[in-house]
Amino acid sequence: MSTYDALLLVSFGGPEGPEDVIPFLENVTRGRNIPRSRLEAVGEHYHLFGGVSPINQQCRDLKAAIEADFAAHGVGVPVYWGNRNWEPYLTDTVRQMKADGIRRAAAFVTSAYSGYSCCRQYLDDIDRARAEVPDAPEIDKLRIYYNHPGFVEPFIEATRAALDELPEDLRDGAHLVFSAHSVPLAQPGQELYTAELNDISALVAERAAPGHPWELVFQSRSGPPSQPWLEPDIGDHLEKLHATGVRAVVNVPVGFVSDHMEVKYDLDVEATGLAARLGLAFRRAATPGTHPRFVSMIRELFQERAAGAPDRPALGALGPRPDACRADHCRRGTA
Ligand SMILES: CC1=C(CCC(=O)O)c2cc3nc(cc4[nH]c(cc5[nH]c(cc1n2)c(C)c5CCC(=O)O)c(CCC(=O)O)c4C)C(CCC(=O)O)=C3C
Ligand SMILES: [Fe+2]
Repeated sequence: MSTYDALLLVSFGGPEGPEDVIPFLENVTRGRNIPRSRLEAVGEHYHLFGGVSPINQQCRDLKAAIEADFAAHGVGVPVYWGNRNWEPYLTDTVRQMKADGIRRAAAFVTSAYSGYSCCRQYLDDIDRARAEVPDAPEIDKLRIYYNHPGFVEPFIEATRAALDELPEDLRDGAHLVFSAHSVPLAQPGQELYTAELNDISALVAERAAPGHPWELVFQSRSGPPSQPWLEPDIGDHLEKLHATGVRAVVNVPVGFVSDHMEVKYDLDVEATGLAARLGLAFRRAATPGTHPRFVSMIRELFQERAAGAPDRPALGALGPRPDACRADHCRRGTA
């Protein structure tokens, strides 16, 4: 039945020791207009954690969980893993797949949304890796899954759990602050990325905490100040909430698939520290990570695509994304 003989997990990559930090940051920012001062600051975030990004171990754990889930459900294909910015590099993985006789693979990317950073850039990575390997296997990227029940449900559960951790007398008045990585306003697909983020935020708010006010904010901005990026920034927003008398916040990082550095530093160190200084009760909800529902979603997406299944589960208002990204949403821009 299956038209695919492998699943390929594609991710961002991260440093695994202090000596990797600068080469990794150079890989990430090559050809991009990121100020040197920002790079040095971000390098310090990694050094706080011994120069080790959590993202690689999270990918190893996810790969192991997918393998176990595939085995338990009789899906007899191997799972490979390759990154954009660090070892195992995607090109090396594609070379290994070719050597192993893989002809056609489905790719699952650790980013759930549309737009250039989340989708097109990974498609370009796959194209580039394939171009470097003679007679490379075909690789189809699985559809955007930000609104798949397997991505949304773990966030609903995590939001409820975080709300329950707030002091009881503050819980009723708590705001939900959804957060995602900022991108330049000029980035292709930015409008769809924002629409998808609003869609899932409304859905999670309604299911997890009906009646609580919620807002979508952005984090981890990095370009020069002259360049407009998506706003508001989470820090400015927390200050504004505090100034208007809000006393408790649950932060839901819907823009991310696992608790990598953008979550561990920008939220658990920076935003959490700011909230403490303001005297704002603050809890951060967990990301899907290796949640069993998230892992089973990956199998469902793989099987759906292999079978060309017409039933494509999706929650929210926007409907399931097509298998092939529409060029006008995710194409590389010149701006
Ligand atoms: C939308 C988006 C996601 C979510 C989708 C997805 O998950 O892919 C994401 C994820 C991630 N971003 C990450 C790390 C970095 N991103 C940077 C820079 C940038 N990110 C951008 C956007 C995004 N990034 C953009 C527009 C830039 C500017 C430069 C450029 O246009 O490329 C920089 C350079 C320094 C800085 O400026 O911060 C670093 C180190 C890590 C790894 C974390 C770890 O190590 O655990 C992850 C998962
Ligand atoms: Fe990033």
